[in-house]
Amino acid sequence: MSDGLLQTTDLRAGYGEASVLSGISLTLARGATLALLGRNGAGKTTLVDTLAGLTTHHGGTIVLDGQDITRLRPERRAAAGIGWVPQERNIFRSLTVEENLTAVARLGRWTVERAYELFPRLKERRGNLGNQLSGGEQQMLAIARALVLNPKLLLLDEPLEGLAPIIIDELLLALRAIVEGERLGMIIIEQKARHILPLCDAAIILDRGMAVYQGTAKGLLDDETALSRHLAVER
Ligand SMILES: Nc1ncnc2c1ncn2[C@@H]1O[C@H](COP(=O)(O)OP(=O)(O)OP(=O)(O)O)[C@@H](O)[C@H]1O
Repeated sequence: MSDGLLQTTDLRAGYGEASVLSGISLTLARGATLALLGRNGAGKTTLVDTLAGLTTHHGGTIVLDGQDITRLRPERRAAAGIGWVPQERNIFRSLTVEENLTAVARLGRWTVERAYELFPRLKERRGNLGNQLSGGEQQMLAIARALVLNPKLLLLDEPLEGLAPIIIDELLLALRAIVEGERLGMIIIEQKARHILPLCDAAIILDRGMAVYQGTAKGLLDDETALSRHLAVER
């Protein structure tokens, strides 16, 4: 087996009969991070949700770590190693931080203690309920929950959205630590390309459900033309 962690081939998907993704082929190496970029409505969330098994499959394949997961239901994909942090941060608001983590933790490298090392704020708030946390803390908890499930591939849908700049810096540092320390794969949806590209190895830009740019993150960061042609004002 090569070092490939994720491979999609001509992946087509949508909602019922409505087609959104029209043929996405991408490869993500083990330990690599992919920035998933594109304007509003380009299909970014649909792609990540399709990897998590939440859309209607229209064609093509998804292979994770050598296993064809195309036809698996979402819970089976989670068991196969897909970790998913949706935009709405799915934490249990009526449970404490600690309960949120222990309720889902699975044996592996990422323990609750290790998640606390990554996010010391969560340790300080371990007895607080989910609904008593700030937006940034909720995002940290959502990421920590996904990590203690010990996924092979972590999918993050706009993790920085709506957060104060100081929290964004804290989260970016934590994400960088995950990327550098683990052989985990990560796909991060982000509107602000310049925030996320320095963290990433590869980048893909979607437009109307198609990949209009695929290459290295560094290459895109240096490519003013591609950035301004395909992405919205804030970069
Ligand atoms: N539940 C749904 N049912 C039908 N169509 C949907 C649904 N969710 C999204 N779409 C459509 O799919 C297309 C892609 O949307 P998607 O949310 O994937 O884009 P996006 O790139 O994530 O945008 P944003 O940055 O605004 O979140 C849009 O045309 C959208 O209207």
